[in-house]
Amino acid sequence: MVRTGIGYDVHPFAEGRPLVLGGVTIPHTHGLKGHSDADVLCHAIADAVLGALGEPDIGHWFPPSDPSIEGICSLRILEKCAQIAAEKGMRIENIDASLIAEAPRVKPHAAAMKQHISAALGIQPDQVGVKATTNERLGFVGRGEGIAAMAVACLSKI
Ligand SMILES: Nc1ccn([C@@H]2O[C@H](COP(=O)(O)O)[C@@H](O)[C@H]2O)c(=O)n1
Ligand SMILES: C[C@@]1(CO)OP(=O)(O)OP(=O)(O)OC[C@H]1O
Repeated sequence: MVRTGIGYDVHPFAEGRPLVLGGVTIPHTHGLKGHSDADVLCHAIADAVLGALGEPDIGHWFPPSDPSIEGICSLRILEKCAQIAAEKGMRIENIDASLIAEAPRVKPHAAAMKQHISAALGIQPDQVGVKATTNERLGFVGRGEGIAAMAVACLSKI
């Protein structure tokens, strides 16, 4: 049995925050705003995995109202998703994800992101796709107001 899931997330830029994408801290003028580390890429991947499992979304497992997870590293969220998958007898076959951002350039950091994401999910780096595109200066992403991410996950029965 093979199951697929889809995830999407957006976070606005904010001053004075580190920019964390796929578990990698990237030098940039702004970071992303959030109750967690605001790692928009990990959040989209988490929802894709949870969706494939038929589980409630990230906010169910990590409520924005929970003060104990303020600033949580989103790689820990991916670890939890992998744990839920294993408990349900499901194996993560592959993840594919895209970041939509005018800046910064993602490509130089994609390999490191794949390393961090795959380690958190308990899979190999070549089972994770991390891609990026600009929004051709259109809309909120195009105006540099934030970053969006989308992801799909494919899981199979062990
Ligand atoms: N934040 C980004 C956006 C894009 N890239 C890389 O540039 C290529 C071209 O992007 P277009 O939006 O002009 O199609 C894209 O394929 C990525 O390799 C990037 O690294 N970071
Ligand atoms: C993990 C959480 C926890 O507050 O992170 P946030 O930084 O609030 O990010 P968002 O993608 O808006 O929602 C997911 C939340 O559950």
